[in-house]
Amino acid sequence: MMYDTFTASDDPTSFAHTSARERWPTIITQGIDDVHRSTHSAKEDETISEGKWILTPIPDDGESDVEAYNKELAARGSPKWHHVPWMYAECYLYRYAFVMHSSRPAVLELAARYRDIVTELEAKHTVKGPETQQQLEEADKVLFTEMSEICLWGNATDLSLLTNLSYEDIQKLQGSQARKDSENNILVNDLDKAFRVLTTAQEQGKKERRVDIVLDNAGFEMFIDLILAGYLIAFSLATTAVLHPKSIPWFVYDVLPADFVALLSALAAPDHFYGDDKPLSDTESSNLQFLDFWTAGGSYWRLPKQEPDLCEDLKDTELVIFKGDLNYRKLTADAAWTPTGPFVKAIGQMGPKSGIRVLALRTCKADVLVGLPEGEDERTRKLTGDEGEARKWAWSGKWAVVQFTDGKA
Ligand SMILES: O=P(O)(O)OC[C@H]1O[C@](O)(CO)[C@@H](O)[C@@H]1O
Repeated sequence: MMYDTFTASDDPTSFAHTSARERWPTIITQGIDDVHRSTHSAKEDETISEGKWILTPIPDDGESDVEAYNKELAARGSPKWHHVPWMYAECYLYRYAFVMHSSRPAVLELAARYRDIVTELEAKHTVKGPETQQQLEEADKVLFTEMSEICLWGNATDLSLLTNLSYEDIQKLQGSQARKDSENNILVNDLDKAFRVLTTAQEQGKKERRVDIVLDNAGFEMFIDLILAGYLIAFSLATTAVLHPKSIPWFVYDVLPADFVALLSALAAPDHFYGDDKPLSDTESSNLQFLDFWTAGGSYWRLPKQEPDLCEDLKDTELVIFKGDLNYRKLTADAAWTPTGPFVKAIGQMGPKSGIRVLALRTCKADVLVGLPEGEDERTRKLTGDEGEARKWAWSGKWAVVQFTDGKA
């Protein structure tokens, strides 16, 4: 298949293997359990048998992407789970789960707990300090870094990795002290480069300056993503933010368009996101675009061929921010790259001369990794006691990479 990297889940040292053997059955079983408990009418045997799917064609649920999935599956020749690329198998899993209307955990309520982040943002507006232009720029950069890092670590707590999460757990993982402590865990940090392209466009007096965010999870993370979008507009680093949610439930609890409505009604005063003059409902400064491309079975290397309109559209934007682990896997084609290999190469069609600027905000929760400084993998292995072949430290969401490529340069 186009740009397959042939990383399947049959390597016992990979997280792909652990996922296929241990995590997927748990996720599916929990999904079945949810369906069973919520419908009551389902017969247990029938429900359990649904959990034993192998890769069979996805039933036609009237959606436009079924044909592409099934065509690709047919071309792979009725494969077993361990014999297809991990990425395809996992995308297929969630797409199939959508047919079954598996229930997703309702995590939106978490968002309401994080108003203090908005308060923090408002406080920054009033902080006295910078006197010279240079100090002002430095202060702006610090704020941009802080906002982006909050956004990055918002992705660390993955409900597909951690179950029974309490508010206290999340505070510990995502609170501001935790974020400061975690700065050393960002192994590559290109935020200054991303800041530079945004301020350059601003200095050039460009009227339309768009930033796109390819979203990841709902709940806390989406709340933080909206704050980032609002901050970029409020501080004139962008004039428009385009947000890309998924069109089907995906990787447990990725953002769906309906999540926005639910989140906004969960907040007492949604205008606080953007300040009174830039309300969230201002569709001129922020809007949603959802496309099947984000939930297709392949990598983003397929973008120019598979979704040429989207590809062209992304060239019109100053910066495309990709949130989270799966987006990173898709950017890098989920290949077994050398960890010190260049990010610009690993993102293939979105790399040099693509016309697209990519910023990946990724907490590491899978095998693929690129762009590490020489010796960093070894150092982190030592630090975390990873003695075996597997790079287990990169599976936990405790380490991160922030990587940028300027495809317009
Ligand atoms: O929500 P995120 O950050 O994209 O995480 C999804 C990732 O979680 C996993 O399901 C487990 O780490 C990966 O297979 C997948 O890439």
